[in-house]
Amino acid sequence: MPSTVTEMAISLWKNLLQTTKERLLQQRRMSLYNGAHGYEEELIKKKLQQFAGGSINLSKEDNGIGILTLNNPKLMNAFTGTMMLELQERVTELENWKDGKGLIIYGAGNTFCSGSDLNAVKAISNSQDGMNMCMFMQNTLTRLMRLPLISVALVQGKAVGGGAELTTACDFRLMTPGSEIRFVHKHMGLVPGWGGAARLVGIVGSGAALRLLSGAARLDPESALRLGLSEETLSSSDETGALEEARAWLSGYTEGPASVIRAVKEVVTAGRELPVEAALRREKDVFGTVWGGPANLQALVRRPKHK
Ligand SMILES: CCCC(=O)SCCNC(=O)CCNC(=O)[C@H](O)C(C)(C)COP(=O)(O)OP(=O)(O)OC[C@H]1O[C@@H](n2cnc3c(N)ncnc32)[C@H](O)[C@@H]1OP(=O)(O)O
Repeated sequence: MPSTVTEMAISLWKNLLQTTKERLLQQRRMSLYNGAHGYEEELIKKKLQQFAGGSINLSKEDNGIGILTLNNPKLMNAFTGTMMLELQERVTELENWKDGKGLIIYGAGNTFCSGSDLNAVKAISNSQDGMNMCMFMQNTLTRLMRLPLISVALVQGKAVGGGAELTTACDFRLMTPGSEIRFVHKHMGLVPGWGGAARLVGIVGSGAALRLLSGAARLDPESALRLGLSEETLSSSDETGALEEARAWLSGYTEGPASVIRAVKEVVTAGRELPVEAALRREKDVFGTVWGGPANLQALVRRPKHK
């Protein structure tokens, strides 16, 4: 029956096109910049491709927690060009992971991340490349922040420059003893460009953000805790122990059905990012996805008491 086979192939092809179109539309919606802002994505991707090294690895665990590893330990996990490209790919993968509930980001070799690879930075130190790299990273980190996953930056060793900025794209930060977060940009003649300043103000307030950026202050776990930048100081310093503690901490918030946990993150994102009326409308829409849903109906049958 060739015509049936042909029809099936056409229908599959149409579905694939539709899915790809929807995914691209979703990515555009979640991103900040496009061509209208002078952003030249293909150009910067070609440039970044030239600065290779390291990798960004993702493993998705059965408990709904993803583990994203920054892996370039010989440069203190500095972001090479290809790592920036891989980060974008991993974020796309996470956007498509419908069973996901949480995410832990950490660095290989007991240190978090030392920002941009300074070799790449030197080579793209002209204005056009700088602006495009800035918009590329802001797009990626904004999509990361908007994932319907509760995210944690597990800071071991040092989170410096762009590494410090990356921690602010997570919902929470956990620090290990002896670790530090430091916005060193001023000493590089820069300000944050990956969205770190705007997010830092949202986390610690404008006064503290101004002090941290203008003083390029070294934040140890105790100071970060006091400022509300870190949630908790873990007891382990080694990778395995710290990851285990971070998993346990996060699972306190990701316990339960994915549909509900993801909905929680979505209403909070709306509350943080949207004007109040738009946030309320978004909350209403998200509420509609859980009201009368399986978790809600099961709870009604169980009639739990919340004592
Ligand atoms: C919009 C975002 C822009 C930015 O990210 S601006 C900020 C860029 N980052 C930096 O300036 C950090 C520079 N690095 C440092 O200050 C120190 O290396 C750091 C991170 C405090 C670690 O210090 P230590 O623990 O003493 O380790 P170390 O200095 O011996 O480093 C080990 C090897 O890693 C290298 N490295 C560290 N950070 C790097 C980077 N960002 N780009 C390129 N290479 C980097 C470092 O040069 C050293 O290599 P080598 O052993 O000298 O060959």
